[in-house]
Amino acid sequence: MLHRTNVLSRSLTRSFASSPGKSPTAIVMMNMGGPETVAETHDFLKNLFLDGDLIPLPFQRFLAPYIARRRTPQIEQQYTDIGGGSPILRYTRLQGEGMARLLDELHPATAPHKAYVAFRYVRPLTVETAREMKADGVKRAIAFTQYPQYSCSTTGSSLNELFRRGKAGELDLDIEWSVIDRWGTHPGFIEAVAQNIEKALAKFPIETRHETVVLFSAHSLPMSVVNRGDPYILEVAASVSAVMDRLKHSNPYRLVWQSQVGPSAWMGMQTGAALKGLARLGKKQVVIVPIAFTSDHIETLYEIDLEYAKEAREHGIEVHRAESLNESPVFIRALADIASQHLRDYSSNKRPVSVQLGLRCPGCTNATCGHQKAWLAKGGRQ
Ligand SMILES: C=CC1=C(C)c2cc3[nH]c(cc4nc(cc5[nH]c(cc1n2)c(C)c5CCC(=O)O)C(CCC(=O)O)=C4C)c(C)c3C=C
Ligand SMILES: [Fe+2]
Ligand SMILES: [Fe+2]
Repeated sequence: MLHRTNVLSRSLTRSFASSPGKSPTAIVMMNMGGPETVAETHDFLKNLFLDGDLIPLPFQRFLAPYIARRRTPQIEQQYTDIGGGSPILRYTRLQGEGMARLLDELHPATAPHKAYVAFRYVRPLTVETAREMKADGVKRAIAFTQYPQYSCSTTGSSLNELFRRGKAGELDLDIEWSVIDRWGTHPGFIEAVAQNIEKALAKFPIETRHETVVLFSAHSLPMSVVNRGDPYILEVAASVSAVMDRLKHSNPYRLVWQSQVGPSAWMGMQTGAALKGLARLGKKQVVIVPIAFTSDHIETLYEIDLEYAKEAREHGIEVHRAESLNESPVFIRALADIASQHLRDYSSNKRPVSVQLGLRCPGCTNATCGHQKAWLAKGGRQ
């Protein structure tokens, strides 16, 4: 894997060097990030609980460090159990570099392209990425969310952070920004997920394969977020529907929700309870499919692989998980295709944001969301 990453990095450097003097078109891969090492878990959690766009807390500056400290040992143990940290930075770099290399071929007019990573809760943070872009002389940038489906608590939080950094004068004023804010039904993404499901289904005997339940599992949302009109639930359901169309509805399926945190009400049915329910109904074979995140993380490697799968086996169910997209070449090509389509559209209509991004959640009371949308609609200019 290291070898493949190096090959991609070398070819990226080559294409960058072959256009001396031309500043790169930046493709900024936005995501939450995760602790690369167990020791970074506390800082990750502290930044996460400090994010008022994700978890609005009373006295946030004081309460967030307290909650983070209390939660750290449990989450550290989970990162230890999955091999000592989150692989998200490694996969995001690999995906970004592969995407940029393909983009140079698909859209030569804006070459060279360079992928940057901007994480919300761990390094490289948005402000560090902005410095790197400045040093490279970037004049044109795409904020490319790596969450396929839009939620104000994920992509919205990353865009609010970009806006705050812009307003604080920490982004280069000369940069012309545009946004790819969601792509949960892009055919390349759907194809990549479908292929991984087919590989997991193939692990079951051919005679009973068609009885296997395909259980899509996505990170849940607090009902307070759902009820203010957040589009995530609908968009995840649209991804599931598109994947099942691509699979020609070969198997029965359900969409369920995982990783609730804290005592408030969250979107259900919960993945763990669904597996128990399927066992009760006499189901013997399940494929679990992570559908709302593009690389492995504690929810796949710990919650699904170590907790849910073990429990399901105890209930007499054989479970296989569809692989996360990680290094999938089909997925990397999809990222390049989404970005090149965006560049083509932008060169003809100069519209920096999608029509859908312009609409705030009907119940949104976070003023930053409104300012962010107005700022992005002007390409990140004053
Ligand atoms: C599309 C994915 C995600 C949505 C939507 C989402 C919403 C959301 N999350 C929290 C609270 C926490 N999430 C935590 C970890 C975490 N969240 C996601 C993805 C989504 N979150 C991932 C991939 C991860 C794990 C990162 C990794 O490296 O594995 C955590 C920290 C872990 C823990 O303490 O359990 C919290 C807390 C809220 C409140 C929320 C919606 C408002
Ligand atoms: Fe989360
Ligand atoms: Fe909002």
